[in-house]
Amino acid sequence: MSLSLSILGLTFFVYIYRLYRRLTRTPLSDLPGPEPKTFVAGNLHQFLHGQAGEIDLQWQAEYGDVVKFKGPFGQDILLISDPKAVQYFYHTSGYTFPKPADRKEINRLFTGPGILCADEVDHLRHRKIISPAFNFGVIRDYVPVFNYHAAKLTTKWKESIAESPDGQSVLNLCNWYAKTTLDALGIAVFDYDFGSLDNKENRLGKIYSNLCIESFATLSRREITAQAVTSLIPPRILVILLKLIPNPRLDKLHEAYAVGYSVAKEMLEMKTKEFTNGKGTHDIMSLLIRANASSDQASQMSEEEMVAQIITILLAGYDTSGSSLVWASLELARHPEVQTKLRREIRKKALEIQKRGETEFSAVDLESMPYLAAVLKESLRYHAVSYNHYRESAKDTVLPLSKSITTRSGRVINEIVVPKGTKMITSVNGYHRHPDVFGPDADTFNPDRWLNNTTRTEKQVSVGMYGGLLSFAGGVMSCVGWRFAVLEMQAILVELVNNFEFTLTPEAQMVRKEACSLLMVPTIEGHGAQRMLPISVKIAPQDD
Ligand code: HEM
Repeated sequence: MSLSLSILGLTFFVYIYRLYRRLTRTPLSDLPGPEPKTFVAGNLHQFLHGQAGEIDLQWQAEYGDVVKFKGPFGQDILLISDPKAVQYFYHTSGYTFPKPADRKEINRLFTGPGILCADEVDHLRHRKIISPAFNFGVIRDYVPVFNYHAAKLTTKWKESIAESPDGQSVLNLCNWYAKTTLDALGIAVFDYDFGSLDNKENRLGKIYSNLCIESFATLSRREITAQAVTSLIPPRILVILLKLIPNPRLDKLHEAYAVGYSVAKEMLEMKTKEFTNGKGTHDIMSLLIRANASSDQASQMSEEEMVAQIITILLAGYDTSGSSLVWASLELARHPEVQTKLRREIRKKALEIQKRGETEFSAVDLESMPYLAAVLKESLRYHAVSYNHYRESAKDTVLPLSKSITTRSGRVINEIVVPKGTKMITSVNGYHRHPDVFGPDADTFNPDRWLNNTTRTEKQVSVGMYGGLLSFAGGVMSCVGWRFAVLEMQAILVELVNNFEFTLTPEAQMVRKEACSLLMVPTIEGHGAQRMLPISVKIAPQDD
């Protein structure tokens, strides 16, 4: 009896399994990739656990440059690092690959109806008004603002070093850079002093400082499964549920939105009043208000959209630059010879500036320093803080490939037919560490690759705006503020490397690349979910 029951049970199990395989078969089923771990969450536990971009490289080595893995309930997801596919994805395709609806709803939760959750028509309208305010011609005038805040940071660090008995200070760079980039953004974009370097009580800085860790980092298995289940819910219902479900991570997002909203509304009212009184100042927000007022009525952004853009710029514009500077400083501490070479270039340029009777680096000076550009590009390549970009195909399309793929059934293919609605993720790490693009040493930090170009092969394709990198994404939804970020990071690096020497601390050797959904932030092994990178800082030698 028990034997026949076991056989019956086994037959039933095999039948259900076969049915599941048949039901979940799609045109993409033949592509190489890992076997799903569970039906509900597919491979999501593997994909979302671990450090940012870690699994990408593992799967890339095992399955190739296009990996098919399973999302919730048998859904196919493509993880892409093939150079030609990546180029098609961002550039040739225009709006063929918009952001998935569920991600837009999450974005809407903490920005409101801004550019990060706009559909094609609205997105075009938003960009038309926002983009001109971020042109190089506009941004270069903000270099004095970046210089000013970098110098203020220098003063703070010198005070801290002066107080220490051994002439060096261990500083958590995450806090310092976040304060500096928030203050610089406040002045350049809104003519508003957050005063965080002066430790002014600052609601926004306080709530945003650990937001991505508290809302998105170290997801438990249960949370990942819950995320998989919610992906079945239609976005319109999801947005209501996300507001109602009691959950500490969501509560944090709602709280951040409430604070961001009140700060942004206050700023918009202040700036609009200045504009209507004919007192518009020379900040990016004033340019935006002017551009909005002078565009035809149908293309104008509503007040709610303007508030949402302010929140977006606040969120997208300081933490990204601050975190990128943290990773760049870590590499400088790991490579003293790079620091010395960079310091020499900075001091040579400073002498040139002095000879022409000036004291400050201008945008042209910053842009004419090849080693500075090389260090920054290499750091953005090696540590892309925005490590995965989520998209979905809006129609059936064909993805071209640089290298052919052998499918599970042994077919050799040079392109992939992608059905409408397929979820796709670009692996920024997979692309940035690709030997066909960056040479056989793509896995090492080597700024010199940008100077001599010898390590890059002829197969290299350019995708992003800065160094062909994906750090700022590419195409129609690329980063609006990339020039702002590049000039700001250059100005801060010049000031700091000229004045200070960075060295590793024992904790910095235990750094983790914490995956926080939108952003990769440093934490230290064994110190919990705290954003930190302690680096030892002392006055730089004068004779370098
Ligand atoms: C190192 C610093 C920065 C990095 C790495 C970065 C990266 C990115 C990336 C990857 C995207 C596209 C996200 C996606 O498609 O899913 C993006 C979008 C955006 N970024 Fe940045 N960003 C940085 C700095 C800035 C700054 C300084 C600003 C403004 C002051 C800014 C404003 C924006 C805006 C408004 C968007 C939305 C663009 C759109 O949807 O059309 N970013 N950024």
